[in-house]
Amino acid sequence: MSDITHQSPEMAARRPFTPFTKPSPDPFRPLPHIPLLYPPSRTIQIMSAFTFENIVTASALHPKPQNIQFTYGTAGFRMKASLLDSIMFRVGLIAVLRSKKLDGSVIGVMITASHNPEEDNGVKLVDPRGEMLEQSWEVYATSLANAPNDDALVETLERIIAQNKIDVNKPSNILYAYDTRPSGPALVASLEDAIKAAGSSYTNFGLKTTPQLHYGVRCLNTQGTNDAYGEPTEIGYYNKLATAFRQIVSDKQRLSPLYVDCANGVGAPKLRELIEVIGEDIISVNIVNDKIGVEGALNHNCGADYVKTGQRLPPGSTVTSGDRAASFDGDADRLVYYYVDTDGTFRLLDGDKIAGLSAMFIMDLVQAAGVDSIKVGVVQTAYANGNSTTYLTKVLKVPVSCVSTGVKHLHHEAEKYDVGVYFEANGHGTVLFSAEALQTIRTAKGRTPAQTTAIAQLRALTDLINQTVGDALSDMLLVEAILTHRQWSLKEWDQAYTDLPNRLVKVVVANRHIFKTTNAERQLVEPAGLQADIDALVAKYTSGRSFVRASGTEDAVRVYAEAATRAETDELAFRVAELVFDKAGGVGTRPARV
Ligand SMILES: CC(=O)N[C@H]1[C@@H](OP(=O)(O)O)O[C@H](CO)[C@@H](O)[C@@H]1O
Ligand SMILES: [Mg+2]
Repeated sequence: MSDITHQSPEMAARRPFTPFTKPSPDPFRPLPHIPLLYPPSRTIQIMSAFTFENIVTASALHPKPQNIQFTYGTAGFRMKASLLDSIMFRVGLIAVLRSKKLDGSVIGVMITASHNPEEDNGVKLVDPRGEMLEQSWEVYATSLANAPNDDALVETLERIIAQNKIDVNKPSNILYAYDTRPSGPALVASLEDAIKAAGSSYTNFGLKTTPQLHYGVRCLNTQGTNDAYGEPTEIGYYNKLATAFRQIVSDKQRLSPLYVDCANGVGAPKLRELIEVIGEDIISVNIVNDKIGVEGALNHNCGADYVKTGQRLPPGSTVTSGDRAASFDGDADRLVYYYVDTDGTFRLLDGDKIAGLSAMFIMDLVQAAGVDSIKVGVVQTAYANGNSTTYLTKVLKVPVSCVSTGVKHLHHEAEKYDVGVYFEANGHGTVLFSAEALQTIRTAKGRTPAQTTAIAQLRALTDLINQTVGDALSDMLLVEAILTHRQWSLKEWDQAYTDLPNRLVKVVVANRHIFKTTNAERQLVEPAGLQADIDALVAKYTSGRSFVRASGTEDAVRVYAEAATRAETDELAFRVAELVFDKAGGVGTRPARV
C-alpha cells in the first residue's frame, strides 16, 4: 500500500488531474478468449397462439396460496422461496404482455432476492432499455399476483390487455436469468410454464448477476441501431468493461490486490471471469466468500449489506491494516469498500463515498477534456450521510438532489442531469450520461494532447459504467480506475470527508402503513404529532438528524439517526426508536439501547 500523505480533505479531493498517454503494461493487447464457466444462453422460439385456455390449463399447476397479499415493491416480489411459485408464473404472463405491448421488445426477468437470506427468493422485471419496470405496470403485476382463482386471473389479464390496447397476436420475447439460490431452478420452471403457455419466445440467459441481465436486455433491444449498447452476450459484457478499464488505467501502476467479499453469491464466478478478461497484470483481486452451493452460505455473515449495516468486517475476514477490501451483495448490484486503519479502526467507504469520488473524478475529467458545458449532478436519499452532502455541495460545489428511497427514484432524478451520479448509501448506484452529453463526448476534438487523452478517457468511462442499473462489477472497476489514476490508497480517498456517526435501527409495529412521509421521506406527516416529538429530540444533539419511514421491503419501520459523536448517535437512534414503539403501535420487544 502506498504511503499516506496527510493533507486537508479539500486538497485530497481536488488534487490536479494529469492525463497520461504512455501504456504500461500493454492494455491494448487483444482480449483473451476465456471459456465461460456456465453454458451460454439458450433461445426458444415459440410460434403458438396466446389463448386464455392454454394459460388457465398451465396455471392449474401454480395455484396462488390462500390468505397472502403480494405487492410488487421497490425490489419486485421478494419473500420465502416456498411462496413464490404462483408469483413466478404470473410474472411470466405480465412479462409476455409487456413485450407484446412494446411490439416484441425484449423484457427481462431476474430471479433473485439480492442480499436476503438463502431461503428467500424474488423476481424483478426489466424494461427494454434495461431499466426497472414502468411504475404503472407494477400495479398490474400486483393485481395479477393477487387474483385468487382462474376466473379472476383471466379477468385481470383481459383488463390489462384492454386498458393497454395490447394486440396479443404480436410477437413477444423474454430474457431471463437467475442467481445462485437453490430455489432458482424450480422457479425458472414456473416462469417458463407461463411464457410457453402464453406462446412467447424466450431466452434463458443462465446464471447471471442482476446488472448483467439488465445489460443483456438493453443490448438485445438496441442491436443494429445508432444507440447499440453492446454485444448481448456475457463475454460481450466482459469485453466492454475490460476494454474501457484497460484504456483508463493504461499509463498507470497496478494497485495492490483488492480483497473482494462476494457474499458467497453469483458475483464470485463472474468477477473471476471478468478479471481473467482484463488480465491480472492490470488488476489484481483476491476473491473471498465464494462458496457457491454450500448450504446456507449465501449472504450469511458477509456481503455488502452485512458490512454496511453492521459497520464491521465479515467474521473470519483476514483483512488487516494496509489491505484494500470491498464487498458485493448476493446478486452483485451493490458495492462497498473498506479498510482497517493503523489504529485498528474499521473504516467504511459506502455508496456516498463512491458518489463523491466519482463526481469529483468526472468533473475533473470534463474540465480537462474541455467539455465543461457538461454539468454533473448527484442524487442521494435521506440515508446519505450528512457530511457527504456537505462535501458535495460545499467542496465539490455540485448540485445535489434528495429523493425517496428506491433505485427507481434515484435513476429517474439522475436522468435530469447531463451526467447524473446516483448512489444509495448502501452501495447501489451508477452514473448516467444523457444522450446530449454522450454526443458531446463522442464528437469532442481535443486542442491539446492532454485534452485528447481526457476526451478518450471520458469516452471509456461511458463504456465502463453500466448505464442501466447499479452494478458491483462495473462500479468496482470505476473506483479502481479512479484510484489507479490518482494512485490513491483507500485512506487517501477517505480523506475527502469524515462520516458523521450514524445508526439504522428497525422497529416492528402493528401496521407500518400508517407511516406517511413528505420531503423525500425526511419528515413524517402521519402518525400526527410524531414528527414534532422527533424534532424536539433531535434538537438536543449536536449535528443531530433523524427520520423515520416504513420499509418498502420488510415489515418494519426504519429509524435513522446521525449526530456529532458515536454516543450521541446511538442515544438519539434509541430514543427515536422508543418513541416510535410507544406512540405508533410497537409490537414485540421494546427497542434496547445499542
Ligand atoms: C435503508 C436501506 O438501505 N433501504 C433499502 C431497502 O429499502 P427499504 O424500503 O428501506 O426496505 O431495500 C431497497 C431495495 O433493495 C433499497 O433500495 C433501499 O435502499
Ligand atoms: Mg442486490
